[in-house]
Amino acid sequence: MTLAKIIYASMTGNTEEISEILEEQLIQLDIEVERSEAEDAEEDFFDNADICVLATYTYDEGELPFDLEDFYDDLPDRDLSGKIYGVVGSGDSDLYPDFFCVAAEEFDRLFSEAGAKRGHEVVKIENDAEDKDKLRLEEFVAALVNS
Ligand SMILES: Cc1cc2nc3c(=O)[nH]c(=O)nc-3n(C[C@H](O)[C@H](O)[C@H](O)COP(=O)(O)O)c2cc1C
Repeated sequence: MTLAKIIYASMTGNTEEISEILEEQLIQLDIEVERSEAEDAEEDFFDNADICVLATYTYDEGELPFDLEDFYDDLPDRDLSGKIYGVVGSGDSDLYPDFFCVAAEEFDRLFSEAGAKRGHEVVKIENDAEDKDKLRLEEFVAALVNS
């Protein structure tokens, strides 16, 4: 069975909710899912995954969540070849137009460098996921599964 693993960081709950939506959508496609908050995940989290999903907010004008910093530093040293990945960002383009979801972009770049294959471009969500975002996430999930 295909295993998808989701790692997320969330301060006020928006990204956590996004990670829950992703989990439900993957399960609906008969994918086995393990979802973990960043602070509980080891750096080898994705080693046994077929599909790697990361959901992150952006903080402080383009900064990564503190909880994901170790994971970020370690990612270039991992071999994720043969795996499919996708990154989802939550951010605020009104307040931070020049830094909208840049943490998600950063992770997208690093996953590629670690040899994983992008299953879908980064999905950027304005704060919390609304119904229209759920449809975008559905497309995202379907693309990862079909890659
Ligand atoms: C102090 C602060 C700085 C932020 N900086 C950015 C930023 O640089 N870029 C961005 O897109 N969003 C930024 N945001 C918006 C958050 O990323 C957004 O509200 C996100 O939904 C929070 O996710 P969470 O609820 O999972 O913690 C910032 C929010 C706060 C409170």
